[in-house]
Amino acid sequence: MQVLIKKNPDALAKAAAEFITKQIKEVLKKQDRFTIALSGGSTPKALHELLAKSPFAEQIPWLQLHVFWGDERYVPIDDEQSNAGMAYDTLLGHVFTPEEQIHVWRTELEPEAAAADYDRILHDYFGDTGPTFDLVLLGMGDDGHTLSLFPGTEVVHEQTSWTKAYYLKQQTMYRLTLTAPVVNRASCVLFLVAGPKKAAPLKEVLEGEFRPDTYPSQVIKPADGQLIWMVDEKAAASLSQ
Ligand SMILES: O=C(O)[C@H](O)[C@@H](O)[C@H](O)[C@H](O)COP(=O)(O)O
Repeated sequence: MQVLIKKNPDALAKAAAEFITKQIKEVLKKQDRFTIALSGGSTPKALHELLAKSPFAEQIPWLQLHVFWGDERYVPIDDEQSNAGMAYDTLLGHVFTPEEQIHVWRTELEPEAAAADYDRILHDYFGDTGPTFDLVLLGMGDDGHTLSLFPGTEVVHEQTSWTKAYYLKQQTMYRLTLTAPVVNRASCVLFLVAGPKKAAPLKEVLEGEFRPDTYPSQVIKPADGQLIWMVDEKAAASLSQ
């Protein structure tokens, strides 16, 4: 695992854009498609906006990208809380990735059916042995959640299903999510974490005891892939290194 500390959220977004661009180019030397899972939240917005413009936009072979989402809120895509909606507004609406290579969670279905639909999409795309994303982008909430794996929820421990839908009481909303075993098969997982509210949970996640019911982000540990935490100085403030 690597922890990379950047001065502020702008520097974090720039470093992430540089890393992702390089990773895409490297991987595409060996294969003809690059699979990425995006996240939601506020931190990736600045990253998306950078990727959509010069000097990054012209370096990325958008036609070879296959886009997925690690999790989704159960709202229509035009709702301001939609992770896919945010990604279209800030990135996908501005680049040339073909629509059929962009795999959104279908929130027009019932929650369970939307999770089953995404499971089918993953089986069709990756085959039955399981998804192997080239890159999974993740964020961490102030409460230590990642994906839609929230503290105290059973889905944190899910080992069998690739996708789950469940009602998250504290947000009075259904959430749709990939499970940890799927993400842990990725070649690279990049967490982007910024701001002072992340300092305490980040310390616990990275340096505390293993308590996934309290800090679900701890269950993300790629088996063979790279794990990188890119964090800004405010989020890193309590780390001991
Ligand atoms: O849909 C979501 O809520 C996310 O995918 C989630 O896991 C997010 O990454 C964190 O909540 C961090 O969000 P911020 O970047 O806004 O802190």
